[in-house]
Amino acid sequence: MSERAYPGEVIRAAEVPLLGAGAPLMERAATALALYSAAALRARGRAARDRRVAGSRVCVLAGPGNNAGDALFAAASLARGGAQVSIVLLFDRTHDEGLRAARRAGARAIDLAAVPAADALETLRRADLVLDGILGTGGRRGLPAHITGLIRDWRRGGPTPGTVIAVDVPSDLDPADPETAGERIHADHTVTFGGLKAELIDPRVRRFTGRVHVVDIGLDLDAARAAAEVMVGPDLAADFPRPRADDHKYSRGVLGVVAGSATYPGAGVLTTTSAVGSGIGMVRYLGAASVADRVLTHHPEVVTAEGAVDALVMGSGDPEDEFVAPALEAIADTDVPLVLDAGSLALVGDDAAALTGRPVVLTPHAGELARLLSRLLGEDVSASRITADPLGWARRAASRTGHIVLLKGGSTVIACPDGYAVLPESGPPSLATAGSGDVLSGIIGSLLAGAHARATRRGAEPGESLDDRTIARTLGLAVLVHNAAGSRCVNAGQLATAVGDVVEGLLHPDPSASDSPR
Ligand SMILES: NC(=O)C1=CN([C@@H]2O[C@H](COP(=O)(O)OP(=O)(O)OC[C@H]3O[C@@H](n4cnc5c(N)ncnc54)[C@H](O)[C@@H]3O)[C@@H](O)[C@H]2O)[C@@H](O)CC1
Ligand SMILES: [K+]
Repeated sequence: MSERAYPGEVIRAAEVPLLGAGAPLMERAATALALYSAAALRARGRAARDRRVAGSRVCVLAGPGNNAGDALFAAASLARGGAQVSIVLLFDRTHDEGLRAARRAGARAIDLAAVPAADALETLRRADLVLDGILGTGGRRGLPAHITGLIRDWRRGGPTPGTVIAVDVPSDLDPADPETAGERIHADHTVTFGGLKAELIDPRVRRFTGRVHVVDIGLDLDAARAAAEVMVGPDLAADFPRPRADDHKYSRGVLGVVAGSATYPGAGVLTTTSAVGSGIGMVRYLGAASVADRVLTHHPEVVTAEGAVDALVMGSGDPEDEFVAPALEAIADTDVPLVLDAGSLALVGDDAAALTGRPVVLTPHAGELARLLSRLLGEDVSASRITADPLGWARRAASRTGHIVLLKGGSTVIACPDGYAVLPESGPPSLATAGSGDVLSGIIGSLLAGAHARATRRGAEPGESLDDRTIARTLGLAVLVHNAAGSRCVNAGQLATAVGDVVEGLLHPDPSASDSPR
């Protein structure tokens, strides 16, 4: 399920009162780390007899602080289970209690200052499992040269043969410095304690973290201080909005769509197809008459008359200005959310009155964001720079424009003007096809219209206000619907239809698939 990410200092601060009360936080962390380590060792063995902790070789890279403590206590447990544990002491000090526990359990320690570096290197190379306990949340950037040299030599020639687990965080994580990537820990797994650290969610650090596992050690974290939320497929079943028994079409939300043009009529069909498939009260198609005919052929339930809407989505397929302007005019005195895609991104920065006093969502891909930011910042921002750091640029764009930015790509990211981010898990690569973005904007529009209708018509129910975080989370759900539909199709026409199939499954789950007692 979704996981909130917190700045490291928020997690550290939450530990303080518990430590004061004597809570065994390190014991909990080390116990979980030992379990993940044992599972990683078992997963390595090809033959059944090899899938054991006993006899496997474990190497701990031990730093000077509590991060090493976690690693050493976990290693002690593995040693008690029969693993051959070696500890490479990288500093003139380490976590003494952890070191004593590991030694008592039979681990041997190698002091990097006292033995040739080649010995440490050999130990690393022969290990089935390496625990990176060099630095944790107390780490500053930049490791001493003797340590970066050891890591570089160990990694030279490609991926390391042993499984690497980073304890809490990969030590000295620095995504912004590709030059020194070869001198950094590249973990297969990161086992992080207390809460997901915000630095671990940046798409750029994936190659250093590997798969991230969050271990609950009983911290009481304040959700309001989260920096981001990572959303995964199962969130859909849990959080996709369902109609209530007293709902009617208006209370479920009305979406206005201005998409498609004489040049690109298909975008109008794709956007409305995914919009009606997303479980909404009504879709009003407000674009060109020639497109409207095609839309109605596919979806007789779409309304082409003007009228009130709960959200307006516009821009896919470059709709003509003669349809954009009146649609904006019609929402001028409302606070309904506005979604700007493709051609309508040109409205941003124009001081257009319709863009103030309401939530505005921008849905560019990297090329579109590059054009937008180059224009707004007055510097040349290339699409490749954006692709290299999607979260950083989405945050920058949100802060600069004051709008919520959903940056589409292999790792779609959503950023709010205050920096809060939502990161839905990546979808299938088959989503990279013409018209895919049009389908996404229909889903987004639908879900936002529903959210606005609920917020305004049901009064101030808890969690129903349409603040930036709620909108960002709604966008995250839209991306998850898009992902789920993407895994059933090979082109955007199928994709748009598959949205309806996915949502049908959410609204009318197969009772025979339920495991509830009958
Ligand atoms: N506080 C707690 O009770 C808990 C802490 N835990 C673990 O403890 C970690 C934090 O422990 P610490 O605060 O001791 O921090 P670290 O283990 O990151 O180590 C901090 C020490 O490393 C030195 N140092 C930092 N950056 C350096 C650098 N670039 N080069 C050389 N030396 C450097 C610092 O001077 C300090 O002595 C967490 O990441 C987690 O692994 C967990 O056991 C959970 C509970
Ligand atoms: K670490």
